[in-house]
Amino acid sequence: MNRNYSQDLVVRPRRTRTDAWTRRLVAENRLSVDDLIWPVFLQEENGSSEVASMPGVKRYGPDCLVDAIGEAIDLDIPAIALFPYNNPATKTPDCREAYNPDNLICSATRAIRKHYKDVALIGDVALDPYNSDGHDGLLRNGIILNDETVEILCKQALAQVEAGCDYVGPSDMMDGRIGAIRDTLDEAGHTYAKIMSYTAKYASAFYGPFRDAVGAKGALKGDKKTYQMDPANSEEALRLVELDMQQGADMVMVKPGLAYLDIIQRIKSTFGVPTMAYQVSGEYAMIKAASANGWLDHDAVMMETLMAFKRAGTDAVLTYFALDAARILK
Ligand SMILES: NCc1[nH]cc(CCC(=O)O)c1CC(=O)O
Repeated sequence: MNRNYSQDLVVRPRRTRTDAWTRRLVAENRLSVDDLIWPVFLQEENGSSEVASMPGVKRYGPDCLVDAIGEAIDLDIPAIALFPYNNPATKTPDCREAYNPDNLICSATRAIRKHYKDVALIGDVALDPYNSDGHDGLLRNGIILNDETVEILCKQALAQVEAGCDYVGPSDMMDGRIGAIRDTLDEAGHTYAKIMSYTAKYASAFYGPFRDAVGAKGALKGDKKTYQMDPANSEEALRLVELDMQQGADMVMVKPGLAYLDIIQRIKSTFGVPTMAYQVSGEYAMIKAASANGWLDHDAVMMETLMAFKRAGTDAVLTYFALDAARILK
């Protein structure tokens, strides 16, 4: 049969794109405020301070934290991840501030809990903001000590949960920490405290602005390649998901986000487990810088990237854009 396809098109894919209502009917993915986790930086001093490399992101002191959280709750954001900017004087090689029950995360958690019950609080579990050498684990003679670090992470996680965190988010990439933290929490009776594991966290150059935000940049000697993943690998990410799930992780995280959408998709299609993505500081900074120059449309690019996470199979996105996106979605 001879058909002239240009004049006799039966199937016209553009028919379902002709108008906004049809596009709405056939949209395969939807983004909602339920998909957003807002990362919040804490500081000891009252007031707030700007993070130069992350325009629009602030560190909040005790006197303005509760109001900032209130804003997120008014926008119906379901979860907040807490990260501390610690004064250099509190940083030591043994990282003892990490499990001080009055450290920034624990006191912020208690303060927020006094005012708000219905928002998930996620404590960040890793040693870098407390470590005088800026690493996520204890360092001895240039070596990161895995098992000794895990012992401290357990104490840190327990302190956060006892202060009122609903979730702990181990972002340190030590081996075996998920099982050890699960045991510690269970033994203390916190059977329902959840673990959002940073399972596939890559040794990425996209974290630069975050290290400014938590004041870890100056301190860090060397790189994190002996514990964070090699960007060349994806099979390894699947093995790590399997291990973390066996050890009791409730959800897994891929980090950074946009450059690792293939990892998200593989994890989701292989395991079907709750899969989170972290749109990290460098991803945020790139969009901010380009739109400040008038080179990109800020809101359009922001929403397009968030939709890309959904399309790849993400259940929720930890993003510095959470409030901006929630305002648009409302
Ligand atoms: N525990 C470290 C940690 N937790 C979150 C981020 C990065 C987040 C971001 O870039 O937004 C990092 C950076 C690092 O590994 O150095």
